[in-house]
Amino acid sequence: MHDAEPFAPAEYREHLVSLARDLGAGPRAERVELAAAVGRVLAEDVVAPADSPRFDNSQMDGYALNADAVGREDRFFGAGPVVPAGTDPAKEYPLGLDRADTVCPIMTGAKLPEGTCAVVPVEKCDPPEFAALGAQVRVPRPPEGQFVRPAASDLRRGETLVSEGRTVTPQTVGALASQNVRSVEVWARPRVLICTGGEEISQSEDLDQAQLPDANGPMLEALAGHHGLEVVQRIVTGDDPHDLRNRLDDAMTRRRPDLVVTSGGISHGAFEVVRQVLEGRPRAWFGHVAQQPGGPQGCAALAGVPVVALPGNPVSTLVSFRLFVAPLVAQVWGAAAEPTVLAARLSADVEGVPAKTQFRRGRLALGEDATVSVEVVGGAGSHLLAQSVGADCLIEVPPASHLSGGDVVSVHPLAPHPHHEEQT
Ligand SMILES: Nc1nc2c(c(=O)[nH]1)N[C@H]1C(S)=C(S)[C@@H](COP(=O)(O)OP(=O)(O)OC[C@H]3O[C@@H](n4cnc5c(N)ncnc54)[C@H](O)[C@@H]3O)O[C@H]1N2
Ligand code: MOO
Repeated sequence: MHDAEPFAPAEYREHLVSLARDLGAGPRAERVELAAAVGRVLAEDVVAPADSPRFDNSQMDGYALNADAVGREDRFFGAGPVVPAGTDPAKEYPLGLDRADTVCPIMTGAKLPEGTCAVVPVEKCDPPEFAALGAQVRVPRPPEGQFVRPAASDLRRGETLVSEGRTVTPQTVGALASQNVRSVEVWARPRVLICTGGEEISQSEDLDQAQLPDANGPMLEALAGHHGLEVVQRIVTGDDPHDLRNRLDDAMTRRRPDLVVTSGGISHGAFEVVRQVLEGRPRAWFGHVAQQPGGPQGCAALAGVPVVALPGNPVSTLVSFRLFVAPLVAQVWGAAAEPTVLAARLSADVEGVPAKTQFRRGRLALGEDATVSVEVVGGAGSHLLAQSVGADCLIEVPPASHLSGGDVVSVHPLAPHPHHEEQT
């Protein structure tokens, strides 16, 4: 197909998902050590093998009392043997707390003796530090259950600790480690081959007059890492289709990628190397998506693997990776969370363009009234990559719209975990 009716952005997203699925692409689980699991998406529900906490324990350094001691009028007690954290209280208290006139000095986190009804912090007692074995101590009356952390009050054995599809966060790692879980099944990262270039792109530090360094290759590698892909190789091509064809065929055989992402060489120039190599391949499509930037797009199958051919202007590459490749990775391979779309209020007026959805670079802020606002960052042009550096989202501006400050727009956060640095 050649320059057919343009796709709407959402339609093209679906088209790429269908292409990949038709070619047999899909999720694959792999087991990784817990330390390597952060940021990965779980391929299994992890069920708690034990109660959390594993046993009733003390929330304070203090004295444990049984129910009779809690209710007793006389608030003077003898101090029993100490229970440090990590020791079994049954050693010193084989019958549990069986006396109304004795309290058990216990440390934070220590397993409580059987029969504990409450804990009183040591500094509330007299003397306000731990008394020696057998010494007298005055312990005020606590409410029942005070400072007792019951077994399973966080999570019960057999309950789901974390579900398939959730991204492993640092606190997930901590919770899994606390359950002695050492490894987890996650969705494998699809292996991606990245191809950028054009004759004007040089890898040399010494550039000729009309040459440029490769911005898109390193940027795509960074985007890939951010959105759940594993980069297996990068190719920087010139304008010779024969050479690119050979290099792609070689990389497909040797590196066996699950996905190919290219940038540049797809529009109407005389040297559209990517388009020349891919046109005529199965499922090849080159045309337009009704958006700016990122209008020209292409896709195809190469050695049974989906190829997403992004436009070469650097901001077009950035925008189309975020809008098309990131959701593809999430939906087809499950290897990253589906990128979110948020609603935010524009901080100033924005004009759209006719017949195309425009994606402006933007920056989110949380106002004092708790509304999320977004301001446009940099110009609209697709070569303005340096002006995009301060952006953390894309602002969706509908075709032919005249938006005013305060209007609600859809925004597409750029990073999966947006962070907001202090503005200088
Ligand atoms: N006659 C037409 N010309 C163009 C059209 C059109 O519809 N008709 N569309 C324009 C739009 S919009 C875009 S976007 C680009 C897409 O073209 P390509 O994908 O073929 O990209 P290139 O021509 O290869 O490069 C475009 C631009 O980006 C620079 N570039 C490319 N690769 C890199 C890289 N790795 N690092 C840094 N910069 C890169 C390149 O030098 C060009 O300036 O087509 C328009 N033209
Ligand atoms: O679509 Mo192009 O990406 O406007 O520059």
